[in-house]
Amino acid sequence: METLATSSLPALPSSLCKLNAVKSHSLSFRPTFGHGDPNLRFVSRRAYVIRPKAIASGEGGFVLEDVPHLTDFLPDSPVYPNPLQNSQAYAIVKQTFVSSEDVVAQKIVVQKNSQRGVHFRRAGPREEVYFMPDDVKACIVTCGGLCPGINTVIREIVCGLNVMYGVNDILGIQGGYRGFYSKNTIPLTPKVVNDIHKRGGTFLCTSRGGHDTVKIVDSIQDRDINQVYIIGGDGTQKGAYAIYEEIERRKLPVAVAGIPKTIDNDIAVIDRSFGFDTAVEEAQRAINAAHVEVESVENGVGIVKLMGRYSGFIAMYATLASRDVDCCLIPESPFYLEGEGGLFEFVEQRIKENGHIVIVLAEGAGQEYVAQNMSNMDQKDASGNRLLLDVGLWLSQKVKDHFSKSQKMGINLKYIDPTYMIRAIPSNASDNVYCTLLAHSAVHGAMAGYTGFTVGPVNGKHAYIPIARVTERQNTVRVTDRMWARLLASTNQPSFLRHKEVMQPVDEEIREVIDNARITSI
Ligand SMILES: Nc1ncnc2c1ncn2[C@@H]1O[C@H](COP(=O)(O)OP(=O)(O)O)[C@@H](O)[C@H]1O
Ligand SMILES: O=P(O)(O)OC[C@H]1O[C@](O)(COP(=O)(O)O)[C@@H](O)[C@@H]1O
Ligand SMILES: [Mg+2]
Repeated sequence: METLATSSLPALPSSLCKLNAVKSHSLSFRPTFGHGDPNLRFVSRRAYVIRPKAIASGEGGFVLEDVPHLTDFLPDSPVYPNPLQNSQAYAIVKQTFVSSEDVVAQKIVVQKNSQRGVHFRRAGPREEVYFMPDDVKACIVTCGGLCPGINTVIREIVCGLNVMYGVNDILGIQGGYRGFYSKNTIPLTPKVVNDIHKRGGTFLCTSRGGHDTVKIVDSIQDRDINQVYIIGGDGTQKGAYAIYEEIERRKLPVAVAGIPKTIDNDIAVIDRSFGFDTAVEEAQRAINAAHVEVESVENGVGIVKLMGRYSGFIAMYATLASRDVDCCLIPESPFYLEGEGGLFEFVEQRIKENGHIVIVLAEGAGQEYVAQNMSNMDQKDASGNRLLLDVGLWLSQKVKDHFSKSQKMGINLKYIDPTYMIRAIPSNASDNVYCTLLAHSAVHGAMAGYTGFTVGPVNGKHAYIPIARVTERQNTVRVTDRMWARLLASTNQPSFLRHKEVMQPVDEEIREVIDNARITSI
């Protein structure tokens, strides 16, 4: 196969922005730090946890937050025509390849005079690739907690590489990051992975901790791996960035692609994480069970605990979907138990009105309260994540104690903890389709020579996002947004904002709202 002459690549339309091609592979927006087109201006972002990537701005406040490319540190990398142009499946597509000028806007609600704001490269197949299919040796690893759909992503990376690009050499790294240096690999073929999307969990197994950048990159180098697909949450993506940096330092022709995974939906920038839809659907079964139980007894109190370490998305969406929930408690919205406007008062009132109450609780809610009664607040898991105290058991006990002490009414309390059941199931149809798109986007990106990137939908369009952007903060429910207001309107629960006992909330913004609420109530 012949290499493409870079001069044959299309010119940048000046209408879009004034950034010119400055690299040998001619990607039109690609900037070089410190030199290049005088119209190029670099914007330094506020403190990243990890090194900031290329950011370039153009006309009308246009900002491109670009992802690294192999040619950034290997400028003479050979380039080849994309084999997809001969693919039967893609033959019918009007525009098989994504143009290097295609970008995805982060902000889509705009006003007439709005600045254009931040954009990311649109994901998808490129006209040129930086790997010959026969030369590709890919590997896949899964890290962190489980989530419905991991197996679908694994399957679709393998099938995408094989069917679309003719790649045959794909390895599965077993047991998370530590598997790079402590376990044997397993060869992955379309046949091996054919049925795995029907199973929950991860076919490759997973782990927390064990990220040793040097050992991992040594293993990548020793095995001649040149494409690394890393499926995992925020911790995993930080690890992926460290691997990319070490690879760049050693100047290895290796592309690193991150596929964001978390059941908590706490990954920033992307619309939602895969498996979340499935989790919300499965949570309905637990909520239904709680509702059936409490409806069938006198003064029934149902408490359902759902996952959500720092963000209450599963609890919020499961509550909104169900309509059987009377109260939803999440880490982002502080609550209190005793006194006027407190949870106990609300429980009593709902039981009097309806004969029962169902409370949905995210595992990270009210941790400060639980900590007052328990001593192991500072324990961490192998990845350094704080181990949570069981707020479900704590709340159940508190509610029981309150009603037995006050002797106002006898209650029948049922506590349901379906947390692991919800994340251990296979993904539903919509998540399966989503996982397929993520996997294919990752494959196209790596084949096109992009590296150190995460894939994901931004306003419905899949994009290549700098890893730093998805790890700089966690996505949390904004109690100042309309979605939380919709939930409050649906459950008619107290907002718990006007009380001196509310403990320090996680978010500064929420603190402000509470302070304002107190001032206006005085
Ligand atoms: N800051 C970090 N730098 C490098 N690796 C990390 C970092 N944080 C977590 N990891 C690694 O990423 C993997 C998964 O992290 P974890 O927090 O358990 O799950 P998740 O990726 O789902 O958030 C673990 O192997 C952990 O060692
Ligand atoms: O018991 P484990 O496997 O450590 O997982 C518990 C945690 O994993 C999660 O499901 C999500 O974790 P990650 O996204 O970090 O993988 C949390 O909701 C939960 O607190
Ligand atoms: Mg995490």
